[in-house]
Amino acid sequence: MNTDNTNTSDVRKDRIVTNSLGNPINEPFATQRVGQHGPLLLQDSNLIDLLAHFNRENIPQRLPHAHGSGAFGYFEVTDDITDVCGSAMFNKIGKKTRCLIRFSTVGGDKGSADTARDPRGFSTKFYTEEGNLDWVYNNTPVFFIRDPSKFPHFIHTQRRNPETNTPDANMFWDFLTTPENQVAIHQVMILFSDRGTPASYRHMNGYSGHTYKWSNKNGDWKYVQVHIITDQGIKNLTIEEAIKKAGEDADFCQKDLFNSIAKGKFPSWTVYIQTMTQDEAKSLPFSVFDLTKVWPHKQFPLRRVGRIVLNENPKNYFAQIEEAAFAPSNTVPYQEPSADPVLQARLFAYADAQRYRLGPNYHQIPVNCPYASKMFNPAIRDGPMNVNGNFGNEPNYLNTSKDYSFIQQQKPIQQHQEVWNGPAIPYHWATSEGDIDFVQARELYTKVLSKQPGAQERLAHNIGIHIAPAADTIQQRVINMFAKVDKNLANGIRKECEAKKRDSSKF
Ligand code: HEM
Repeated sequence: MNTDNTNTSDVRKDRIVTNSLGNPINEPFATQRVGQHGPLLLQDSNLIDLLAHFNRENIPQRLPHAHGSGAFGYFEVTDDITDVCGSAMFNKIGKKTRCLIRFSTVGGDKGSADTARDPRGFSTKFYTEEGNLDWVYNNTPVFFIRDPSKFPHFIHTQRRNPETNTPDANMFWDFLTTPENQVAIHQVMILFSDRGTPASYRHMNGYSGHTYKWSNKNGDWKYVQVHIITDQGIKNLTIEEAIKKAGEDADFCQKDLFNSIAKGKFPSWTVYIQTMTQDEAKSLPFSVFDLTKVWPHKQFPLRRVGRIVLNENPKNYFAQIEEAAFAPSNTVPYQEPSADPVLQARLFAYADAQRYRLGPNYHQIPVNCPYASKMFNPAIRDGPMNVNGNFGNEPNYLNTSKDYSFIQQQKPIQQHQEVWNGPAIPYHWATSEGDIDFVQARELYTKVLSKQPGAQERLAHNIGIHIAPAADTIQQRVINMFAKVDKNLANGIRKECEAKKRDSSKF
């Protein structure tokens, strides 16, 4: 396995052009025919090779997060956190681990515009000596849902209307304003603020959003959230700038990332963690597993861990970015998922999507290979596109007579776990008692956006424009929902919506 994640083992160095089986082609632009102008011959296998492969160039796009860009780099430890996490990647200050980051938008198709209003995906694959670790994060610290059963429904509301085949403001806002879906309010506020249209991938942060469980080598564990803060500073576009860029230069962020790395202007991020004990979690006003909430920084301060630098562009987008497979289930010793139900569902969803999108041996695609750790499990074998030698003549089952090692049996991890009990019931985690789901959204409006000149007005403007094409009844539901955050915001949205409708009626 090459450490640059490209497989060039079967590529000729003499540049003699061949068909896909290595037979030289002397006349690539000639076809075999009867006479000069007669019909083609089926025996022209080079032509068939070319046309047939062309028909199979497309693979299923990711659903969601189809559109994205990526680059390679490294993670470097700057601070000792071995009291929190025993993973080998953190075991020495100055230690570097090679990584790959893919940034993405969520709702759009593969060719859609980089500057669309959307959360941005922020996925990092670390090639560690303990195996590949993926942090599959977004650029927002919270999410729209906290029950995974809502996910496909919510994503569908941003795709095309089945009848009109166009995006539909009614679908989007109908879902979000349904009382039990208003847990999304905090994320919706962020999405429609300036942060919904980042100026580039370099100028935004990444957040785990979810609570994870990290443990040290003594087996003591803490709840952890990860923050990846841009060293370039946050920079966003206004709605007008984002729309203009989408029309003029739809791949603006792809170019920005590629060109800045090509010029040696390597973007970097500082990695921090927040930690929380089980006892502290019990006294929170919300569940530690609620993905719609942030942990207050005063109570849970950021602690620096290291930095990520992106210093290498992919040489081949398809092989290294499109075929990359990130999954929250790809983890290493001492970093565990928590019981957050959205995270638990994600542990299933990604590898399942990749078995469909790339095939069951997707882990053999060079960019996904755990080259820093290597794989050994001869029971995971065969299957379509098995290309790594399939463990040769190793028995196809594990048995006690063979000399295998099981590291985690020698060093058990996390002895003192949470204890769960209760009946197995369908639990409907839709609404909370009282106002708790609106508290952080209100604080964002009154304490954070109020300090950024014009930010409150732009929030109302962005929402007002977005709801203008929706039905009057849906617009009213949106205004009523935002009135629960702040009355001024609701009034601002109403005015902006009316202005947009007056404007649109001129066409
Ligand atoms: C139940 C909830 C969710 C489900 C079922 C889900 C499912 C998926 C699936 C199937 C993909 C495509 C994977 C592929 O084809 O390789 C994907 C991509 C992605 N998801 Fe989620 N997702 C959920 C929630 C989230 C959340 C909460 C976050 C962030 C905190 C997130 C971040 C991402 C990112 C960044 C990608 C793109 C990965 C890449 O760059 O290849 N997702 N999701």
